[in-house]
Amino acid sequence: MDETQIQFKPFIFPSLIFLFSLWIAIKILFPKPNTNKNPPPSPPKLPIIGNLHQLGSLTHKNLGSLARKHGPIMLLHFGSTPVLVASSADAAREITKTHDLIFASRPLNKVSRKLSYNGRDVVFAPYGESWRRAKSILMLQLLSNRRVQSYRLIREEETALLVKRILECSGPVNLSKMFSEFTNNGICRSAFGRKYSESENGKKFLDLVGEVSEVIGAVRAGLFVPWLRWIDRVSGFDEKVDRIAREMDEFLEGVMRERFREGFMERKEGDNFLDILLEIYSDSSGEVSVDDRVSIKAILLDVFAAGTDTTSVFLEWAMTELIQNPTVMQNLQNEVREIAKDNSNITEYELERMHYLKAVIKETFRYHPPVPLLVPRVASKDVKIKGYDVEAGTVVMINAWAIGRDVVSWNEPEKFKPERFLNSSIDFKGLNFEFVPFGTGRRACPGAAFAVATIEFVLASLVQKFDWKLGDGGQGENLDMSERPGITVHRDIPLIAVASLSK
Ligand code: HEM
Repeated sequence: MDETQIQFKPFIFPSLIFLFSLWIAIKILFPKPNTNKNPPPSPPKLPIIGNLHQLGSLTHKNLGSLARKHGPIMLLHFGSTPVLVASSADAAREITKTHDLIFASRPLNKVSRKLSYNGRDVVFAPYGESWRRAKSILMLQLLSNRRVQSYRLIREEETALLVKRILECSGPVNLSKMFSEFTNNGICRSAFGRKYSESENGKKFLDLVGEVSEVIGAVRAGLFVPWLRWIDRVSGFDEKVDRIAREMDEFLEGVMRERFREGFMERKEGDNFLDILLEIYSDSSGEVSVDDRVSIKAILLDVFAAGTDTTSVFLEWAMTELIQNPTVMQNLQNEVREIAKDNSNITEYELERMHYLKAVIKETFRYHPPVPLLVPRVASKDVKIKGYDVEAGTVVMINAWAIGRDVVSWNEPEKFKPERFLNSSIDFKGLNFEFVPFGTGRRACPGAAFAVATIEFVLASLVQKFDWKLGDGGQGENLDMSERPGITVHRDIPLIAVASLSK
């Protein structure tokens, strides 16, 4: 997801001065009784904007620095919204295990509301019956282990196409761009049974998916300071969100109508998300009610918004680390080439035996969690966390990036060392709270197995077939490692590398 911006324009400052004076007057005239007996430690905040000025653009890093000063449980204020930030394995355990039910809902704002069909999806749905049904469809029907296996052909064909495109490049390869197209095409085929990237309409859809991520990730002053909401109207932001929601809906409706015309009941392919969903929601005559069509569209939108960027960001960082650490690359190539030889289609059985590959993947997830602050949750009632009082309505952020680099849990956390995961049972399945790239508890990611199956296959293929070096002839250790702000954290500049066929 792209730019995270707080859009302060010059003409806001007179209003801020007025609001500041008003705030002081209210504080003096109506002092609020301190009902919070033992609030978590808080960094000092400013009137009106609270701690917003301390977030910077790379929020996970700045929150990590604040946590080193104020502790693994901190209470911040984003404007008027209280936000609890958890930065240790212990704190994450208490929130997502001990009190999982209290933190089972997400905060909905006007953007997530519009782009989730008013919380009818899974990612933003409030905890309740509708979320439970949609999530169990995702877990049991669309993304179960059996289903993930059945998408193997798509993984193989799309990886073969990626390899072919790399072979066709005589010079440097823009891996960031290729990974983005690769994951979009893979998800498109799993979701709709076909690729839309070739048609005009399909290209527009892929742009829309990018725009969804961008507007959901945009941290704006109006999001947290109710008085500044007018900025979103004046700047055209609200209009942009309305357009994205409308165009996305038109595209998904169009795909569904196409499937009805083709007679989805008669088709026996049935292994794509849309056909499975139509089968679940249709009545005996093959009709799907307007209400159920909304549920289908909301789930499909989630799959694209949550599944594409996350996977391509991961691949970008994994290849970055491999190119930057030649010894790790060499170890991985030795393992893959020894097990798979020059077999052009690496088998599941071979992947199972590639322990160093699995360690490289885990280490990349620890070092570069694609969604460093997970997806926020909200406290549904007052609760004590590590002895501190947390009030109902407090938003909760779990800093997976800081947890993955916490010296309490990790030895030499600032080093990229896949070996730490060899002979270790630590996994990202939600039981090890020091390692939570997919979240934990009932709101954890249902797409982990789907994503990891793709990642293992494509990474193994890329290091089996090619030797890699930097595009500009530079050394790996000089590689620019800057991050681009957003809810998923990309490299700031694309990864450009040169591939040569392995001997
Ligand atoms: C490398 C790839 C991925 C990463 C790192 C990732 C990460 C995450 C994270 C951190 C969350 C929030 C968890 C929490 O709040 O505790 C999440 C939720 C979610 N993810 Fe993923 N994800 C990935 C791939 C996918 C894929 C491929 C899909 C679907 C095809 C998917 C669908 C979802 C959904 C639907 C949710 C919301 C779950 C809920 O709120 O109950 N994700 N993901």
